[in-house]
Amino acid sequence: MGDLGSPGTFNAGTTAKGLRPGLYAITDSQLLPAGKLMAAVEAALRGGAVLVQYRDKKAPQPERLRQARDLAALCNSAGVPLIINDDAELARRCGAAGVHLGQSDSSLTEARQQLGEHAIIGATCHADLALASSADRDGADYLAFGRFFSSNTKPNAPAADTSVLARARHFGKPVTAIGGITTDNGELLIRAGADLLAVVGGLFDGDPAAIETRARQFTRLFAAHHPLFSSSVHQES
Ligand SMILES: Cc1ncc(COP(=O)(O)OP(=O)(O)O)c(N)n1
Ligand SMILES: Cc1nc(C(=O)O)sc1CCOP(=O)(O)O
Ligand SMILES: [Mg+2]
Repeated sequence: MGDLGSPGTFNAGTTAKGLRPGLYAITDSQLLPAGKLMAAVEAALRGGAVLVQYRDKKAPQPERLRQARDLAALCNSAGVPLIINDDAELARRCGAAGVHLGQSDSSLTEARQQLGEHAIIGATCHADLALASSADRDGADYLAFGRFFSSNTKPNAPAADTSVLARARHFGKPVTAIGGITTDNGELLIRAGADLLAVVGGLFDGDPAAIETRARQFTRLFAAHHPLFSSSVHQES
């Protein structure tokens, strides 16, 4: 593994805004219809997810608000930040910890004004360090790179090479990997420099009874391969 202690490493466990290395669980309304959402996220949290994103492009606004509020309460009681995809106003209204913004979403500076200095704002950077540099300057709290593998969730996301992860470390902000990540290929990304593995299908697709186990497997990958990982989650099972 590269020297993750060199410039740029965020001080995991004690870093500002509660960001820690580990599994970043992202919901999907196709895989997790309304009635299944809370139980699925509870299972991911039991398995050690350190960050949760509510991502729903389909539900009408009142339902999105209801679900986001429920998730905010759940994540709050678990001590895990909830991030809302795309929508800073929804993040504000539901009491989430922050928002994730892509290149076609509203600006980071606008979101910062809406949510305040304590909010966690994440930015999609694809495989482009110039985008990362600009997001860094605009105050992003973590930088997301991908897609690393083929993805059923977002098949047309631009492809990324793992080398971008090590190069992104000099920003000194949590480096997030996304796109087709599974318990089988996650180790490669952690070793390449990822602090967070953002996962939809590799966590929530398939048997709902296995979500906690899959989350725990991701958590174990961090315990084994990320130098700054620390966890209060029990590792048995
Ligand atoms: C952690 C994380 N990384 C990247 C994305 C993708 O954001 P975006 O490019 O805006 O695409 P959509 O998710 O909105 O389809 C993300 N959501 N989370
Ligand atoms: C939402 C998203 N953004 C991507 C990017 O590359 O920016 S890839 C992606 C899909 C992530 O879902 P899965 O884990 O099922 O592949
Ligand atoms: Mg978006």
